Amino acid sequence: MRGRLASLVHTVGRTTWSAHLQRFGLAESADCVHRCGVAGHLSSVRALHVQSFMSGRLASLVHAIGRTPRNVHRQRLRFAEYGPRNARLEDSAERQLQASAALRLRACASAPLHSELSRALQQDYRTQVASGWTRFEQGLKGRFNASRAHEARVRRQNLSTSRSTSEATPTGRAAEGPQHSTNASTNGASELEFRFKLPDAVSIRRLLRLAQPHSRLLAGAVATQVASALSTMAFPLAVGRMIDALTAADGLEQLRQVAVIMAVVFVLGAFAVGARVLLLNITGERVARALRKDLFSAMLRQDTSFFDARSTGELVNRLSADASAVARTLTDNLARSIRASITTVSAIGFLVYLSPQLTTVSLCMVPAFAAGVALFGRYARRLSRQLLDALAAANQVAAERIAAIRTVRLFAAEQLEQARYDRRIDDTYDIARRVAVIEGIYMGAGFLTAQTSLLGVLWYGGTMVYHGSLTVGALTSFAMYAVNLGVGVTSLSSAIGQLVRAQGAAARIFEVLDRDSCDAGSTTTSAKPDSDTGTPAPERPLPSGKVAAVERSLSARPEHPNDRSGSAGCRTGGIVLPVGYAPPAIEYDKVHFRYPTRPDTPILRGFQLAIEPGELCALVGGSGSGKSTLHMLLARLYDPDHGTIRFAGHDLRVLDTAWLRRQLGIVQQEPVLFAGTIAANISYGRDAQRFPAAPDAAADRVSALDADALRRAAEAAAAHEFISELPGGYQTRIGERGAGLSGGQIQRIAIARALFHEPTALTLDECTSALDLETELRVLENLVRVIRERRLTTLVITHRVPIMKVADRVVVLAGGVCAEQGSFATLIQNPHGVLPRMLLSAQESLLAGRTGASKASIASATA
Ligand SMILES: Nc1ncnc2c1ncn2[C@@H]1O[C@H](COP(=O)(O)OP(=O)(O)OP(=O)(O)O)[C@@H](O)[C@H]1O
Repeated sequence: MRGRLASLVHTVGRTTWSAHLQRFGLAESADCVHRCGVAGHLSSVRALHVQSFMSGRLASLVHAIGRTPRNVHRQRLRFAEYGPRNARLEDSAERQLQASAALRLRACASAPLHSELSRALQQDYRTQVASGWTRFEQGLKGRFNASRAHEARVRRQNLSTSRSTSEATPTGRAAEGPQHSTNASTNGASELEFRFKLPDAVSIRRLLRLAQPHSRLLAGAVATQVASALSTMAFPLAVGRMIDALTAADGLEQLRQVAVIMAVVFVLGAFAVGARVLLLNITGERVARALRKDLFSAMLRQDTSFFDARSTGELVNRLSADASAVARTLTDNLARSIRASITTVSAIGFLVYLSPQLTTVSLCMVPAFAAGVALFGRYARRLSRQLLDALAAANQVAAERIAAIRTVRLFAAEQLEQARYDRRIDDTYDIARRVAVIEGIYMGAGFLTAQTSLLGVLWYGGTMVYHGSLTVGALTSFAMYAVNLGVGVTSLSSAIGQLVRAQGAAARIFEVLDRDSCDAGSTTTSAKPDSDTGTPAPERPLPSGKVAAVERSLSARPEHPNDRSGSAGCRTGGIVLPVGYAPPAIEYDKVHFRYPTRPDTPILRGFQLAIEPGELCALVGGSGSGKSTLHMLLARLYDPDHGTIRFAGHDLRVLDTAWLRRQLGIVQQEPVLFAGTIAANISYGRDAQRFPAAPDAAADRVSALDADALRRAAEAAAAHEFISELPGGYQTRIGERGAGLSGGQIQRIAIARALFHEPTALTLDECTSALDLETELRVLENLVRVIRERRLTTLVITHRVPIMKVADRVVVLAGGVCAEQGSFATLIQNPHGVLPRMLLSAQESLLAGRTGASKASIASATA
């Protein structure tokens, strides 16, 4: 079985497969999997069926997601666990497949499974067919308890499924979620189907809904469009009348009357055209603005793992190109469609009015043309999606390389990067060329259809004129309306083509908009601050009843809370402690953690640590041991898989996350500064609370208000001196990511930024690694003074002996657990301890002159 799974993974060539399989425990379950039949439906839904395979330990079925036609060539198969994991499945499907797909699971009751488990499955399966999915899951849970660990996982999954089912139903998201249906075939082989409506099936109605808030403007634009189209459509009739007037007795009078009427119609038409253009442009810009704001807001709300899995370039592309494409569709294309529809319908009306017989002849080409439109629509939509993907990939390369231009130059990699970008752009061009070819064929075919139809009109109409059943004027009008009809149909089909193409862009936007926001920090219940006075918003504690309910719900957490199947990160509101609460204790209680993007690599395996209020704790450990991860977990950038982290005695998950983050003075390992003044950078975050409506102007106002606080924070971080020496002092502007400052200066500003907010706890992640020893000692001295004075509970991640020495306690992290802890003096004296070994090996590296010896280890060894 392992071999088969391995070959499956190999075939698909996707790490996700192995990740799913690993998570599912398949690789380890030598005794359990009996048969895995994989059959691709390569024609329509491309669903991959995993037919009836079982596991005593798995306690669930495995299913596979179908490939969609558009993704067949990429072999984008997905393999996911059955039922309870459908939220994750849906997520990966949304992100990866991005197309309409049907997902099927076939658990054949007749499959020759020889174990007790197979009978259990069949029984349960029948139960499911008879009484619904939920009971089936419960039945599975009850029966497959061979492995305790797995049973626990299944129970959580089931709870999360039932919860998400009950919670999600009223929302639009849920409407697009997996829908379960059961079919029982008469031959006893029951079949269960999941259907997924994936975001690329963005309906035209949903697109139009984006314009709903601007419906008055749009209605005005539509009205003026109708007026301008009608004014144009009056022209052929007038021409026919004028020609026939030439042979009438009162011909000159008729000619004059028609000319005057047409002049008035044209003037009105001109006004209508001007108003239409104005209204459409404004509507388009408003739609784009709203879309971008919503999209950016949705991005900011996403959980951290969302950004782990996506590139900046790709996301920025959605904000710019995709949003523009959708907005253009809703305005330009909509207007064109309306105009073309009016032209087409009224042209047909006039044609019928002039000669029903001739109309029949001229319309006989329409069915062929309609078929062409349908074919083109399908193909264009697929290509459009590919084009956008290719462009996003090219943008990603460009954005990343430009941001890291110094690194590119230092490695003399300009040519390499140029080649890389060229390749991406060439890919884009290849797809664009296919679009051009197909559009060319389409437009050419349209032209041929229109011209042939016109020729038929002239030939048949000429015959009618010859026999006296039609006047010359009527034939002229007819021919002009036939041309209008051709133009209308071509324009309509082209507008439809654009519309379906924009569906591709819309799918990428809705993917983010529809995705559950999972960052708890975005869901604070704090009231909005007063943007005029700058008074911070009062924070509202959560009612105790709600807290209890939240805490109860936490016991039913899913296996991996950072996935969308989890709900811990999505909870709204939370506890806010009253101002002036006692220094907080921080506690890690049996914390297990794996990154969502690497679910098979455990980082923490039951880490336990209690930091007393006001205690200074130094966290030490080898590179990659998970120190920064602990720091991120405390700030709830991720949630633990198992175990609890408490702040001031409260589980982080019941605290308001935005409030929690404001209590923590956080300095990251590689702090990021923004382009702007130093003052704005130090006071970053506070601006947002006080002046959310005008963040740029706010920076100056805040810095003027808090000049003292700025200075105090900078002094504590030993940054005041160098800031004062800069030409603009605190108002000196720095570039993106702190360009214009040294690494050590950036670190000191980051420390000042953490202290400026007067936190009650500090988490510092190697915050002095870029400083020389003298400056480091000065920063350390200041920091320790502040920590002691303010009784800040502090977790400082470090490799530096001076910091370990002043810390109340040193904690050594190894193998995902707390390997040892105690004062530096105690730990260093233990000849078998981990800490002395670590320091010794750092010293040996230094003495051996190993290239890997870091500045940190040098410092440690020499101190
Ligand atoms: N976003 C992420 N996705 C997946 N894996 C990650 C992610 N961030 C870190 N890791 C992995 O988690 C492990 C722990 O990383 P972490 O940054 O916590 O280590 P660390 O102890 O702080 O190391 P260092 O001292 O080198 O900074 C590493 O193996 C790393 O590769």
